[in-house]
Amino acid sequence: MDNLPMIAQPDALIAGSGFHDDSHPKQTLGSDFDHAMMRRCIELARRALGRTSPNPMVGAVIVKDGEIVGEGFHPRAGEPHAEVFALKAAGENAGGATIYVSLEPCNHYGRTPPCSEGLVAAGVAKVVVGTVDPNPLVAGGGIARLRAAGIEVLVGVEEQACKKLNEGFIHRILHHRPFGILKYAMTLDGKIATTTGHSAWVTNKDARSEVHQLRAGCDAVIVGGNTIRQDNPYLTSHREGAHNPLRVVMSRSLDLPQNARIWETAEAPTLVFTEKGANPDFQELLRNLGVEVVELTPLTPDKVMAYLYERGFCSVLWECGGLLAANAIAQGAVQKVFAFIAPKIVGGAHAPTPVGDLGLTSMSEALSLERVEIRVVGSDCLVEGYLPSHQL
Ligand SMILES: Nc1nc(O)c(N)c(N[C@@H]2O[C@H](COP(=O)(O)O)[C@@H](O)[C@H]2O)n1
Ligand SMILES: [Zn+2]
Repeated sequence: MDNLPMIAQPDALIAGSGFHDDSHPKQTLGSDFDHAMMRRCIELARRALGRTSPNPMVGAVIVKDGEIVGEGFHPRAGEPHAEVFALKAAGENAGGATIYVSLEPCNHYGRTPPCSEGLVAAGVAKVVVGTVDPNPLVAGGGIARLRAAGIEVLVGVEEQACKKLNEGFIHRILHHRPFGILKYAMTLDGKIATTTGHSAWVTNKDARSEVHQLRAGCDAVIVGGNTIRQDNPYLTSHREGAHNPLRVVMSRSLDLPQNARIWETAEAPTLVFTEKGANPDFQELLRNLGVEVVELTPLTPDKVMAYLYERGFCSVLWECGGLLAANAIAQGAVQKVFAFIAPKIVGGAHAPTPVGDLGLTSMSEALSLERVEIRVVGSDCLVEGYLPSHQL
């Protein structure tokens, strides 16, 4: 757990950083080469996908006379930052070079010393930054320190892509909760299962592979008891060498099958949230299997998100049924939606739908997703977008 003070808005500190500032059209910053190098930083950063929380994913590239002389990425919290690895790889070549880094260099002593000082000491001539670090311990201070040392600093190259890379980290810092993603797969007539609850499979294998990738990038995946009873899922990322999220089950009654796949914890850990005093025998059985059991009363999505924030989590994937999804949305625990739509029709007035009652009566109250992207995945369609209250 980290204890970070409330954030001051970085755009108030860094004029022209573009952070949360949509009031004027942004100019394209930097050359094509600068953009290519920043995209390389993002590629490097993603090598640590799912493994850096509570820290961000960061990549760095050092260029001298048009050639890459050093690269690095941040592997996990407690280990050196991306800039340190890149400086080490560049050695003497760092003097007079340009360093590209997807997040503003830090300027504080945390688990590691300030990268700003390391860059000054190495004698770099220019620093190209993807986006400002919203962490109040940094928040423009790294950039100011570099400029004060006479280093040229360019801020905002591939800014949107750099922010998207760390939308979990940014949300965590700004809102003191993990970033919530609701993922569901439904038929063309809006059902997530048949009337009997059968749901394997709504989508094609390409879409399922996309979900596995999504899990690999999240710190936790949350389901309710019904999903365990009906689908008996693994909830792993099913990829050799990839990160597996913590598998979280929310169950008030703890009326769950003893032989569910999720209690097998050799591949990935499992945490069950329940209410005080629920089914003590089953709690003991789970603990004996190596499953963590935590009592939270009343058991709500927000309490779970607050708990996971304290554990240092940046991003959480809701893969639950409609009732829990509606509660999570109502309590502000969802910022982004991944909806897979399969060209199938199952019918059934009582077949389950992805989101339960939100208490809306007029279409004008509908939650209209923003920054929507639509893709074809195999034979299915993926709609990705942000709930209206979310800003990047
Ligand atoms: N620019 C940059 N590069 C990295 O590789 C990073 N991990 C960060 N992280 C920032 O520093 C904070 C963590 O510091 P410690 O690892 O504890 O020393 C993190 O909250 C980010 O603000 N930045
Ligand atoms: Zn640093």
